[in-house]
Amino acid sequence: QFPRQCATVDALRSGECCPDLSPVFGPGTDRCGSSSGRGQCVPVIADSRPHGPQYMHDGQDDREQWPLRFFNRTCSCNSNFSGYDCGSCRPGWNGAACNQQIRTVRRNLLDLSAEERNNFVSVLHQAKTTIHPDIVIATRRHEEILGPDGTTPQFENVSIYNYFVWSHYYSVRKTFLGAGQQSFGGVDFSHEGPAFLTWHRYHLLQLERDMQEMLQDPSFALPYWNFATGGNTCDICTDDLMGARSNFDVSLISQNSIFSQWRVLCENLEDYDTLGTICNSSEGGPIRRNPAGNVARPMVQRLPEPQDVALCLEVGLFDTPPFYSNSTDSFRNTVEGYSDPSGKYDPAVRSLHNLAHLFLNGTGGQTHLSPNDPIFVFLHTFTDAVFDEWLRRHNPDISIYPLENAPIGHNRQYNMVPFWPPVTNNEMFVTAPENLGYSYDVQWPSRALQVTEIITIAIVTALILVAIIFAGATCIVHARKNKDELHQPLLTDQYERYSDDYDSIPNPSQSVV
Ligand SMILES: O=C(O)c1cc2cc(O)c(O)cc2[nH]1
Repeated sequence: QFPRQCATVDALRSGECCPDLSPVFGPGTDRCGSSSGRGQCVPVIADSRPHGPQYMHDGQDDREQWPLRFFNRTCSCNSNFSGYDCGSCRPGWNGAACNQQIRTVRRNLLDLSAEERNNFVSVLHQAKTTIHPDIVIATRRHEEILGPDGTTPQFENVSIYNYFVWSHYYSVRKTFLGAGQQSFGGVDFSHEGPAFLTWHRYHLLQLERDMQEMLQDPSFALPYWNFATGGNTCDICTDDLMGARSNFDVSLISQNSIFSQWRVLCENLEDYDTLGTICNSSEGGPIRRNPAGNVARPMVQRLPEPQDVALCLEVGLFDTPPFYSNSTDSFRNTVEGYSDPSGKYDPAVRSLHNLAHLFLNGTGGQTHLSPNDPIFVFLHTFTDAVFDEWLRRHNPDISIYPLENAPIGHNRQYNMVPFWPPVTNNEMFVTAPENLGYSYDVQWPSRALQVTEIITIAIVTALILVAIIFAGATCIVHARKNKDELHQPLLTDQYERYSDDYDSIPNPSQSVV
């Protein structure tokens, strides 16, 4: 959420978060790396266009007009420099001067070799256990952020992976309306609206970047899970990847997997909603996962079909009014999984991304907890791959993304909550290889024909065959007729010739004088 340097009474009171990149000449001398031309401290821009009608508690949530409740000045970085102090590079750029272009490749988890799988699992575990070097999380709402005495900022350290978990929780948490009042749950800054795809894209980029820095390896890339197998098993739930099922409890992970030791963040929903507190970095119970095991909902016992991906890629409009979870003919609502795969909204449907979450049936199926299960990362890289393929195929203009009246958090120019420095949805609505420095190594299924299309093709083929047969028959009749007509003059000629000849034969009955 915020850089450690800004979690101070002074920074919070001044509203300015512009850390020194290298304070060699004393504090405040190199804010945003200004001495080396990397950036400068500027006012935060938070778009104020109206959001949709789903949220009616304006003024009561710290996430409105993000991040103005906390800070109104931030670093703005020049050229390819980036980050909270302009000390890093924009995605896709590398090197001391951020002038070397790089392109990483996100691969199918199942294509990793045994050694790559092993490495990857240990790197994830390293992220789960390494304190984030730069970022701390708020554990109280802004109203209480300076603590009971007004001088104790309520922030905590968090591990790199747990920051990923916490950011998702913070974006979906209910709005606290006061002690004794029901918190408002009809708000979600990262789901059920156009920002679903842009928000989750940035969320993954940030984790990938944090892991690259942890490893000092700019080529590190997150793999993906192609969940559209149509099966009823989780093919990545093996001990060399995300962990097999425990033999002792169907909803736990096998002890042969390191993930059986992971503990979950943000479990105490009851406290957050009734006391108005915020999830902190304390961990609770183990990850629960029981793929295909939801006996009460047979619909979520199978994963999406490959055809579902092919179909959703054909939905032409990015999003449609009301830009919510009941939008129809919307690519976003289809890949998110509230519409059937061809785009038609149906309140009973759960498809694609939503279906993959619900199939996991446990920690990974609850929005406030889901990133605690590492499968979340790979489920979302695949969803992002579908988004990128859609952008490549349809090449949409940015004007297709709503500027206003989308649910709160989802307008095009809104800053995504709770990221810092501020980043808008707009900035993630671009093709990844050209603009963000990564691509996917993936084969897309081609679409099978639908019944109506098969019937149309059969009718057209039958008509063509009838036409060919008719034309053939007509030709034969004509040919016969022509043949007959050709024979006729020959006979006449001959007849005439013979008649001439006959005429020339002297008639014996005529007397020759
Ligand atoms: O019920 C759903 O459709 C559903 C559950 C769930 C969990 C999750 O973490 C998501 O990100 C989305 C989601 N949808």
